[in-house]
Amino acid sequence: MVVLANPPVVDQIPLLRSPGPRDSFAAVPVVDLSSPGAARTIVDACERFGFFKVVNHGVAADTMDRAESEAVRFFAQAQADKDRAGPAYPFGYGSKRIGLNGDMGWLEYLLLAVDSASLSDACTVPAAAAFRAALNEYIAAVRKVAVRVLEAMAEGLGIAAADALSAMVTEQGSDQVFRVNHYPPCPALQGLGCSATGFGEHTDPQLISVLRSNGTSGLQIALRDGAQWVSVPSDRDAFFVNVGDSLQVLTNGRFRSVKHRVVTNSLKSRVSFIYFGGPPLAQRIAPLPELLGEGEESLYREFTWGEYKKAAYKTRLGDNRLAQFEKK
Ligand SMILES: C=C1C[C@]23C[C@@]1(O)CC[C@H]2[C@@]12CC[C@H](O)[C@@](C)(C(=O)O1)[C@H]2[C@@H]3C(=O)O
Ligand SMILES: O=C(O)CCC(=O)C(=O)O
Ligand SMILES: [Fe+2]
Repeated sequence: MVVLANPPVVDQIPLLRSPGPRDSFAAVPVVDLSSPGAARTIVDACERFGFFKVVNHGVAADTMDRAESEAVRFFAQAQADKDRAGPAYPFGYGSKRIGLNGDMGWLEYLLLAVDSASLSDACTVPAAAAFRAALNEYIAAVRKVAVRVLEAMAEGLGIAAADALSAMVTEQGSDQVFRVNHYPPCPALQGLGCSATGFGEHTDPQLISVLRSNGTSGLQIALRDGAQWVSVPSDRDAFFVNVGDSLQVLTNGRFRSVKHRVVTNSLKSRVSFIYFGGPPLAQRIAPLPELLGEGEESLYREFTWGEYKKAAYKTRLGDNRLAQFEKK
């Protein structure tokens, strides 16, 4: 058997089978956020897939376009200039290395801290005023979408307090992160039947993640049994919402955090923005009492978001981070 080595440009980056037309997830649940039925559709999608698409969200196309074009301008800079905005940890510019434990992907990114509804002042990257202003406008808007979605989840779950979930990401000290990912095209793999891994498979640790990308495809999700990967058709006018590990625990497993990954395109670059809604470090992450049936016990040992985050940063991207908190 002949084993082919990775082409040198993608050395160290895991390769994936290129998605074919049959892998497309045409049935992605679509939530019309302006419709009275949104809460029910969201709960159904979270139970079935931990993933859905949001339309009629009210965010102006201009807000998204401005942030996107500023991001494109940032990533078009010379490598030395971008490197000056690094390192990525705790916050800043990073390239190819994801996290601190050896994961690699065909991307570059900005990892940014959010305080209340805008970039944290302590996060001095990006420095350009126009980029910061565009990101702040976008972050304020996407955070409102996250809050509306979390309120709809509470309503759909029959929780009396409308803000039972949303307050966790809006209260003082909430741990919100914003990420701008840029996946350059990878022409070296064109026609080889494989693609470079842009962002390896993982679940997001927070409550929810709200994603928007330019029109380049690449996002894939694992269907509930984890056996099948499907490509999510891109839609630059919509947001895509992932259930995160913390929301899985808050609902005692009723909602499942969705495993997802990004596969690079051989010809087009992908730019994505992801808002990660996390609670304050001291927030206890345990099933909401109203969601526990009579005699039903939590499937998880108790922990705070701070404890979970600390443990998560010791794991590799593809690890099952919740496993160590499951009751045996
Ligand atoms: C390998 C890792 C990268 C990550 C921290 C971790 O150790 C495990 C979780 C990863 C993740 C996935 C969702 C978000 O992109 C992220 C910012 C997060 O909160 O958890 C990343 C972390 C990262 O890139 O630092
Ligand atoms: O860039 C994307 O489209 C998704 C990336 C992702 O899943 C993440 O940053 O956690
Ligand atoms: Fe993710």
